[in-house]
Amino acid sequence: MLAYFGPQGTFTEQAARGFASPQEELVPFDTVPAALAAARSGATRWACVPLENSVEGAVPATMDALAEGEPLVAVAEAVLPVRFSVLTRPGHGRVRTVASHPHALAQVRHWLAEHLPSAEVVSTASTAAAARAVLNGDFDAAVSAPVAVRHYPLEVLAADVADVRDAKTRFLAVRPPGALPEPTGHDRTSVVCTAPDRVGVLADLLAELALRGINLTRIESRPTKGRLGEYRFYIDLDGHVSEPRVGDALAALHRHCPETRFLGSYPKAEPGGPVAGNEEFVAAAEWLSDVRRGRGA
Ligand SMILES: O=C(O)C(=O)C[C@]1(C(=O)O)C=C[C@@H](O)C=C1
Repeated sequence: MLAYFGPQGTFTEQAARGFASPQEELVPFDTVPAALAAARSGATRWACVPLENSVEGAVPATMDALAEGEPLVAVAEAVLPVRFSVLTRPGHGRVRTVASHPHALAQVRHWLAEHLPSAEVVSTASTAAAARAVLNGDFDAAVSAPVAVRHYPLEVLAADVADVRDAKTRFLAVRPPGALPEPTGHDRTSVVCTAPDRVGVLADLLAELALRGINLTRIESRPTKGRLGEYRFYIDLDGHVSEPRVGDALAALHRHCPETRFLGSYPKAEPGGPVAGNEEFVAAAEWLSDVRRGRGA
């Protein structure tokens, strides 16, 4: 069973279908923490959640829930193009209220200003929750994933709606720690480091990656919520933890930030970017091992 951020008809459900085998059951949860809790408790084998959008940035609920509680490790990622349908009840009158997930609303701000300028804009827990609420008569229109009309008998007022044409959202499939996915040569590794309050700690973390030739693909900070001024750094980098250079770098990050959590090494959904050669790191590790065993110099 695969838990996902639902209800039925979210973009996350689409991503989940890509992860699951055809016979696997998909189980919707109304919030990201609830979907992750199902995977943590073993109620489902894994969970699919949204992580970041190319227009609106990180999904804070996912970032916080991955950094706290029992550890979960990503085993796969998916990147989906994001364009919306605006859905209404058949035979609707004037659209006075329009609802959706805050990330979706942020991606159609200009469209709404142009086409529904007097409608009140309301946030809901997800794009599909908005569609469900429109069906129940709570709001007049929902900004939803195009697949939502398969689940809710609504009318498409406008299709292919997006202020930014090539917007994309990245999703993760996570499960409790276990055997890691095999390296593919096009992998990403994610960690979250809680930074101790000292001069230069962030520079130290970045230097550990740079001096090993590791490509940083994302860094974001979120407050720990414990104390004002205390942050976690979420770091995505190219490579797999089984590679000597990446393993070395993660150990170094852990030395700087003892509160470092491994969030997974998994194949990249869109391979690209510089490919690091590992040969010299493998050769150096073998040489060192020989020296230590008295078999080389
Ligand atoms: O509400 C949904 O349909 C989701 O899957 C969540 C989500 C998000 O959190 O960014 C996913 C993709 C879109 O960017 C809008 C909403």
